[in-house]
Amino acid sequence: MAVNGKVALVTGGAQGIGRAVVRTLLQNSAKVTVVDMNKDSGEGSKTELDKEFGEGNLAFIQCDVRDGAALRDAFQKTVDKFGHLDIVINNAGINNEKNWEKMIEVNLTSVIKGTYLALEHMSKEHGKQGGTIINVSSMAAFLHSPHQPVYTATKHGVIGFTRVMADASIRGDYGVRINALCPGFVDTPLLQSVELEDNMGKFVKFKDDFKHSMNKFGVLQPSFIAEGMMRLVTDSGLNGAVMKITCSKGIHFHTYEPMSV
Ligand SMILES: NC(=O)C1=CN([C@@H]2O[C@H](COP(=O)(O)OP(=O)(O)OC[C@H]3O[C@@H](n4cnc5c(N)ncnc54)[C@H](O)[C@@H]3O)[C@@H](O)[C@H]2O)C=CC1
Ligand SMILES: CCCCCC(=O)/C=C/[C@H]1C=CC(=O)[C@@H]1CCCCCCC(=O)O
Repeated sequence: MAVNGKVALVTGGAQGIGRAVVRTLLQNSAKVTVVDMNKDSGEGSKTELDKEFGEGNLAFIQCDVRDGAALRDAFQKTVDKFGHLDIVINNAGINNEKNWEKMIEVNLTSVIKGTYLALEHMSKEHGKQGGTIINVSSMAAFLHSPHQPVYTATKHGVIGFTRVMADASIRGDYGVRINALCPGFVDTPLLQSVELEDNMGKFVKFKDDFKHSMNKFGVLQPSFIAEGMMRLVTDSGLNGAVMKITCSKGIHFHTYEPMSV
């Protein structure tokens, strides 16, 4: 898929990995809606990016992705403003082992909601033109740590859901490619949360283990993750792929044993 002229919606796009991929999409002449609960970051980011890429290419909609009606409205507003929808990146996520019910709602339930809303606006089963969806998981789904039980569960869930939906898209001829992206440690505010009791609860006592892992595995930059995202957007041969991005191996893919029939 060529990106120029396409319309993208990115959840959690006001900072961190999401902001990096929003910038890369704009660099490639896409129109973008940023859906984020943080009004200050979202408006600040829009001001900066409008200066760099011109007005009219970026919309910011303040929305908590856990609010299904508000998320549905954000999708509709995007189509109303830009005419159609081609790319959806379900990126919003948190690290909160203390309020783990909230974390499941953001990291998994909202990814499911965002995927289903994306299909409503892109799938040929709804008479639309097709498109691509990227759901953000994590290397925590492969190299888990004892301090993130529910974060790890949500990220495993994203992979499982994404791979099944990719198969459903083929069987149902949706015309939509659906892939998962699993970064290792990335230098964003979320990564700082591993040192906070408010986020880690009783697991905060293991925070030195995290620092050891970061030193051992390295910390990536959001711009490199955006590079991986763009490959998932543009490579029309990728559906049901699980992209992994690490310091040691760069951008690569997880391979699964073929299912025995
Ligand atoms: N930073 C890292 O080391 C890694 C991050 N990831 C994943 O990448 C994704 C992005 O994470 P980062 O950019 O690091 O985080 P971040 O904290 O820098 O940015 C997350 C963005 O999502 C927004 N957000 C959070 N909850 C929301 C909600 N309920 N509704 C709407 N917006 C919401 C925040 O306001 C923020 O702008 C997450 O899914 C995270 O789990 C995966 C692997 C590693
Ligand atoms: C929310 C705080 C952490 C979020 C970032 C994340 O998802 C981290 C995952 C790591 C947790 C424990 C780990 O060891 C996970 C993998 C870290 C990268 C693994 C790279 C392996 C390699 O380079 O081969």
